Amino acid sequence: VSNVYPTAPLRALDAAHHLHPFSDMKSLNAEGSRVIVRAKGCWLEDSDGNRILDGMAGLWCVNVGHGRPEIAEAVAAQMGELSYYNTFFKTTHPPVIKLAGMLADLAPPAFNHVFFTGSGSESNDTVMRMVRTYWQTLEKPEKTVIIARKNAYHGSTMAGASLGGMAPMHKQGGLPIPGIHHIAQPYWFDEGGDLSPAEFGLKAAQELEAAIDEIGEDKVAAFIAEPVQGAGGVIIPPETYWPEIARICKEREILLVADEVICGFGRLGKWFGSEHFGIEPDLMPIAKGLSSGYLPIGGVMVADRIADVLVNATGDFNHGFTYSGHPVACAAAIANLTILRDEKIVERVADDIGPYLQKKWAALAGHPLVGEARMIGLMGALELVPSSPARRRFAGDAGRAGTICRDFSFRNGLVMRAVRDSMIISPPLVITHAEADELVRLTEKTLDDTHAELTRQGMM
Ligand SMILES: Cc1ncc(COP(=O)(O)O)c(CNc2cccc(C(=O)O)c2)c1O
Repeated sequence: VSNVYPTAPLRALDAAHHLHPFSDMKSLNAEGSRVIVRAKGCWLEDSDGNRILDGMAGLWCVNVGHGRPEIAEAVAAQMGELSYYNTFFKTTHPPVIKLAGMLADLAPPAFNHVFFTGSGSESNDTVMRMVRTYWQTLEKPEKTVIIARKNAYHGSTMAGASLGGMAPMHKQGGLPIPGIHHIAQPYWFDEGGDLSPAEFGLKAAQELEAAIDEIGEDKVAAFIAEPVQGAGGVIIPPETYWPEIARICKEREILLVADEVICGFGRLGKWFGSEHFGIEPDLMPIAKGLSSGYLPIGGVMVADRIADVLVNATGDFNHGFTYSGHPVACAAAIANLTILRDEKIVERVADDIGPYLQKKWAALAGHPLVGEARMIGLMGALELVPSSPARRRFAGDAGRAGTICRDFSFRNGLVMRAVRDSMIISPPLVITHAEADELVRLTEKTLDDTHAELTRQGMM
């Protein structure tokens, strides 16, 4: 018999003692948090027994679906053999060695080394110190500036949040830290104006060239970007964007960092999102789908031309974490990657379930509330507008429609993420055709409920 979790007392204790991430605690405590008690495949169950379709795979991370026993068994076995030892001071252990080898096999040929961390934020902090150390080793210590994008998300540590381009985060804590410069994001729906997507893609990319010239190539260390911005709202760049970025990085002596924390491990139908766009990065921060969220683990994939310098010339790279390469987290990641590989889940996103859901998702553009429906691999967005198909936003505070829609979604038994007035999905990669149909049905119902409510409130 599974445990019984009484909602009210749990909510009260949560409100009394637990500070949640990215939350307005006063309003959360007034409303009461939703207690998720178990999950299997694509489905969550809360303490009231409601089954909820996890359209967000947790936080973009549960790629193999919830509750795979193979991962739990691998974790229990490792926990019983070596529950912790570190990889500092000339020690290592079998799980971290095996995982590093698996990642080298699965990554593009140029990537044969990985530095392990405990999260995506720590991976981007590592990236910042790695690229600066690389240039220092090459006697170019002036090359320290990192260029990133507005509305990007690279984590919540001082460096991660500073590399990210989210103003509400920068306002808290005096961010960004020095040495980071943000350029435009390739968000055609909001910022493309009268330009075609192709023209806008080039324009957004050429801001990188302008920034390098403004700062001085001898001061710029790297450019960091998500192949597709996730938390920023599934910003799928126009076709012309990445080839132009790649050209600029090749012509100018700066490193290219592709943040694969969301786009990696099958989210776009390839092992790494960079491969979908033909990008050849120098570094790839990873986390999330690496372990499908079963245990916290992240890392940085390092291309040979960087690794060669770090290994053979830098000497001590004075950086790392207690849990870098944690043996039990590595065991979870190994079991997770084995499932992804052996069940051909990545190929199925590219060839089967991705196209299947993309087609149904695109049809949602016919809804009066939807200004644009876009999806790549298994991450999609709907732009909510007052008069479809105009690219015009709701009057009043941005995000109100999105919040109303997100609440209806949960009430209808589907988790969608609201980013301002866009609705996001990023389901487990193992979602079946039937579950994809159900996801679309629940989305349509949610859009209808939202449309009725916004009309009632005079917002339509
Ligand atoms: C591209 C990218 N890079 C780095 C991070 C940071 O990873 P950690 O959280 O493990 O430190 C992320 C994380 N992305 C993330 C994390 C939490 C919430 C949401 C959301 O969309 O609500 C997105 C991310 O999406």
